[in-house]
Amino acid sequence: MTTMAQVICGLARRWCFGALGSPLQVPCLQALPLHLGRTATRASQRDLENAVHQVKLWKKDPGNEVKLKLYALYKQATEGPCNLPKPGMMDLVNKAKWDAWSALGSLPKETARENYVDLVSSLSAASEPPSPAKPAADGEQAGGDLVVTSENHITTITFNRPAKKNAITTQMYQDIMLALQAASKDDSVLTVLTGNGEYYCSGNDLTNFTDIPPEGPEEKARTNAILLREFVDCFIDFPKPLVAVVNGPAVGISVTLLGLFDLVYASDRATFHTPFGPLGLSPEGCSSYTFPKMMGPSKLSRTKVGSRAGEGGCQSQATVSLQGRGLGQLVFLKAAEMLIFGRKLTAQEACAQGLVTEVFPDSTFQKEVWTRLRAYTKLPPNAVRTSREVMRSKGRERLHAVNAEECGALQQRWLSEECTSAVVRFLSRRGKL
Ligand SMILES: CCCCCCCCCC/C=C/CC(=O)SCCNC(=O)CCNC(=O)[C@H](O)C(C)(C)COP(=O)(O)OP(=O)(O)OC[C@H]1O[C@@H](n2cnc3c(N)ncnc32)[C@H](O)[C@@H]1OP(=O)(O)O
Repeated sequence: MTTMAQVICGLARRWCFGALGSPLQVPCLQALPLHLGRTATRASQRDLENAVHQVKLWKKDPGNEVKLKLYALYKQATEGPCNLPKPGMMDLVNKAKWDAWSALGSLPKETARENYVDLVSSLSAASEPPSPAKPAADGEQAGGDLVVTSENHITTITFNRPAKKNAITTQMYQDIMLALQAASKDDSVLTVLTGNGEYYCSGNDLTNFTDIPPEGPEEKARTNAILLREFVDCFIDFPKPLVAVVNGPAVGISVTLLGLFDLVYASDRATFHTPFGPLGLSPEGCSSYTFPKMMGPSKLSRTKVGSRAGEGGCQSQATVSLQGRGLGQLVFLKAAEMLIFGRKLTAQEACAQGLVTEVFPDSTFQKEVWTRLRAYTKLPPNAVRTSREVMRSKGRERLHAVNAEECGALQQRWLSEECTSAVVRFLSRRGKL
């Protein structure tokens, strides 16, 4: 059993527990005190079935190590030693299962059955009795992971997974697209994206990468690239002003998309981080085009930022002239530092770089921003829409082309060892796996 296997099972936490006890379940690990040397004749097939049933009644997730162990013992008890071909390196979950089962070697079926029954029995004794009335404690908030409201001509889409720093699940991507579709047709003047809690959004939920379908990782990468392209297209084509109310730190795709927004108001607590390098990824959300465009080529200036959050603004001072670098092409140092090297910007820095419209002190952020937005909804809606359209229409085709190119590059990145290892690293932190 490898560390990788442990890690991977952790990635697939929910899936693992849901499948416990069945032949499709999650695998095993070594560290548990199993009686591998004992002659096993005492547990019958019926005992095994009872134990499987018992596992299904557990309310508390026993952890990946146990789940892996149970899976492997069950397979060994019912099918004997593993003789399936080893799954590919990218097929994270199935590889973990295979590793766990294979690790049992030629352990006799009867011994595996005995060990399974013993293990379930010892864990059941230690666990609480099942209580059907008890709600699942998974840290999710009431109201759904995405909350959409419409009031005073403002449609607000709120990331609502504060326990997970508002990371975006696959379902949330779909729901955001639906919400944008609805908002494009409702009577709202402005559409706002914001986050509930401490974070604006921590970007793509990294567990989105872990459930590999039977068709394999290539197929998953292909369909994800199509879906991501559609998702970003919804922002490119959205017909009304888009506003980001960035209440706290923003990461990944929640940052890159800002280049497609019309107003970005940030709390002075917000930060802007695109850790694509460390994650083995490349930019999305058209940021490879919008960021250099908004931050400008370095031969014009490099900026140093003063702090004026208290005055409700930001300033930029050109301090280092990079003219005369003689490189024969424009060099976008600021955008590169963010998108390639993953430099995190403060709200003030992001404002100086043109990514943020205005920074507000956190203490008055909500009040000031919503007052401002309500005032904007009083403007003649058709004029607002027309102005926006004439500003946007010229670049739209280009944005679609950029989006397609970025998704193509990402399709390859998702399959890379660099990306896989980075995701595994993240999900194995703090002994979670
Ligand atoms: C239409 C369908 C389309 C499908 C397309 C799918 C593919 C689309 C890909 C689009 C590409 C996007 C690129 C990106 O967004 S890259 C950025 C990805 N995000 C990150 O790398 C951030 C990861 N998180 C962190 O670094 C840290 O969690 C944090 C945000 C700095 C916060 O650190 P802190 O120490 O304060 O808090 P914790 O780490 O303890 O976090 C609390 C819990 O939240 C979980 N969490 C946080 N962020 C994520 C995340 N992005 N994905 C999954 N889970 C996340 C964290 O694990 C903790 O959970 P726990 O309480 O269960 O331990």
